[in-house]
Amino acid sequence: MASWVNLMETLDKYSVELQEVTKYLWKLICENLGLNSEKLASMFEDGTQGLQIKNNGRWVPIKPVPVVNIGDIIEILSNGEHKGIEHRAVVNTERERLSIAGFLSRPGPGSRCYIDVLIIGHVATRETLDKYSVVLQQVTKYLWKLICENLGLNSEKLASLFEDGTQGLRMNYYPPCPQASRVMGLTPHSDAVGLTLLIQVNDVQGLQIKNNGRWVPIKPVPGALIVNIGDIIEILSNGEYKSIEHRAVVNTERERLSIAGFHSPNMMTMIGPMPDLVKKAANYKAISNEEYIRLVVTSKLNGKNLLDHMKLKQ
Ligand SMILES: O=C(O)CCC(=O)C(=O)O
Ligand SMILES: [Fe+2]
Repeated sequence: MASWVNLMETLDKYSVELQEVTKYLWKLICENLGLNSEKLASMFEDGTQGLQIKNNGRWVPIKPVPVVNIGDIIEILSNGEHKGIEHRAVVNTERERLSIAGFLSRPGPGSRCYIDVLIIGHVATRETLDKYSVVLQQVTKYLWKLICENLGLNSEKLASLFEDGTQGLRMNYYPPCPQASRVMGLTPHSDAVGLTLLIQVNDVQGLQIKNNGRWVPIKPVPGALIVNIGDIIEILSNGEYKSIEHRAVVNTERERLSIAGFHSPNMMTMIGPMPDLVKKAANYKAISNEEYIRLVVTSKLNGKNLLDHMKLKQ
C-alpha cells in the first residue's frame, strides 16, 4: 500500500508542479493585465525575500517558499487557540517582489475537504490521493465490522455512522534535529477522531505509544498500516476500547515522514456511548458532533485531556 503513496516522490513532484501552476497563473495574470508573461515569470525564478511574520513581538523574515498562514476565521472558530498570523511585506532596495496568496475555505460538508486542501493547484496527486483515500475507507469498513463483532453490536452499526463521515489526510514531516532529545516532533496526544490509519513513510523510527505509563517505540514496517483507536471510539464504546496516547520524536540525522488518515463519523452522529453498550451507566456524556468539533478545536493538544471534558463522574 505504501507504494501508492511514495511521499518523497509526491513532495518532489508537488514542488515542481507548484512551480508549473505558478507559471500558469503568471501567464493568466499577465494576459489579464496585458503584460509580457515571460518577463514576469523570470522574476520569480530565484525569488525575493520580503515576507515577515510577527513572533514574540519581533519581525522574522520568511524565505521565499510556499507559506501557509493561519487566518482570522480559524482564530475565531478555535476561540483563540490558534492565532491568525500577523504578517507584513517589506520592499527590497533593488528588486521588485511579488507574491500570490491562496485562500483556502472548506467546500461544505463532505468527506473530501482536507484532501482538496492538500492538492489545491496540484492536479497530478489528485488521482493518487483519491485512490489512497478509497483504500483507507475500505480498510476502515472491515475494521468497523471487527470492532462491532467484538462489542456484540450489529455488524453494520459503526459502518453506518462512519459511511458519510469525514476523512482527513495529514502528511507529517519531521526534519532532523541535532538536539533531538530536547525537542518533540509531535506532542503527546490521542487522536480526537474515530480511527486513524497511519503509515510511517520512511524507515526512521519516531512514533511512540504510551503503555502502562511508559513510552514504547513503534518500529516502522514497510507497507504496514498502524491502526490507532481515537477518542470517538472510546466514547462510542463507553470505554470498552481505549484511545491510544502517542507522540512523535525526531532523529538527530535523518528526516522522518508519516501520513495519518483520520476517520470521523457523519455530522448527524451523537458523540456519546452507544445505548446498546450502556450496561450499568454511561461513562461519557453525549453531545452533538458539532459541539464535539468545537470542543476539539478549542482544546489543547495534551495527552488525553479531551476525554476529561467528556467523562462523567461515577
Ligand atoms: O508521525 C507520526 O508517527 C504520528 C502522527 C500523528 O500522531 C498524527 O498525525 O496525529
Ligand atoms: Fe496522532
